[in-house]
Amino acid sequence: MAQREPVLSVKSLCKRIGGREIVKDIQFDVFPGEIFGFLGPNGAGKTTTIRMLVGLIRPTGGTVHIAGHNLQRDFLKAIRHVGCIVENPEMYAFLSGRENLEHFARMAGDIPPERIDEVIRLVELEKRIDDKVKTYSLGMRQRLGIAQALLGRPKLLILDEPTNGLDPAGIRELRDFIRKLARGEGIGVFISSHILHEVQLMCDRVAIISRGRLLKTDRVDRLVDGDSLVVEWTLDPPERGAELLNDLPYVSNVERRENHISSQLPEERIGETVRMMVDAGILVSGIHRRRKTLEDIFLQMTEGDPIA
Ligand SMILES: Nc1ncnc2c1ncn2[C@@H]1O[C@H](COP(=O)(O)OP(=O)(O)OP(=O)(O)O)[C@@H](O)[C@H]1O
Repeated sequence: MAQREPVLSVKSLCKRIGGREIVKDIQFDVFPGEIFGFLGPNGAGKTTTIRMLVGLIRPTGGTVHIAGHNLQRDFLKAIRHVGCIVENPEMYAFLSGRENLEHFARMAGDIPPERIDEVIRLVELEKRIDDKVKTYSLGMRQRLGIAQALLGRPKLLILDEPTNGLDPAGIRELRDFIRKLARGEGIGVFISSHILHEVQLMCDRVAIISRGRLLKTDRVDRLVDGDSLVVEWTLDPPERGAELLNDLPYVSNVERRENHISSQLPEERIGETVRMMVDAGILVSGIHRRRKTLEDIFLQMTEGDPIA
């Protein structure tokens, strides 16, 4: 994937508003066919970044290239490759899905009629497309919004919090569908979200931002499949157990929770750690081990900043 030309390339992006740096030196690339998650706690600068990506506000520094075109210099050439849903898609509830798409195609100007049928197929709304939008579920409205965004054959799809308000079944449907869209059509998908579990399941790579700065960009599988596991201990006395864990150089993120102590350590060192506890007279009455989740990594990096 990395050899291909990025469909979105962001370099040293900055935004200063009223003397305050809201976005500081952010960079990342999104490649065709990949789903890229943009994660950050409340007020991290996600919306400001997205607004710059779609040309709604001007950066105070840095560049945005879309499909090779400089967004600031060649706005129209760049923006024609973007489909986006930045807020909830506005649809006419009293019209059918098809009538809505026909309306948006007319407004866009150069959309051939057969493209409307294509996007309906892509978002799998064939069966309901002639029903009025007011009878659609929220998930179907989202898909219709995406169909609209796809009318102009974008190379890049930008979705701001796409799972907002959807129920678990709707979220799963949207996830499967976005994956198909990226894989099948080779579209690069940029998704901002605060639902970490969703991002972990949906995205190939993520950028984590906090206070306007990029903390990390990496593949989701690489982030969550590191050597360490999260181990939750039930120990007696818990204070001494936590102290012992804190003293071990290979153990990190030791935290007292209500009735257990959470920590991260390499799988192969769990056995010797248990032995040390026992030797130190600490009763080990429970060990629960699990893989790290994106949420563990995110909270670690953003030091518990509130999630948006
Ligand atoms: N026009 C503006 N003038 C002053 N401050 C602004 C402006 N726009 C955004 N900010 C500030 O910049 C910071 C980042 O805002 P932004 O909306 O980009 O964050 P976010 O990551 O999208 O958060 P959320 O998920 O809560 O929307 C916030 O502290 C916000 O108050």
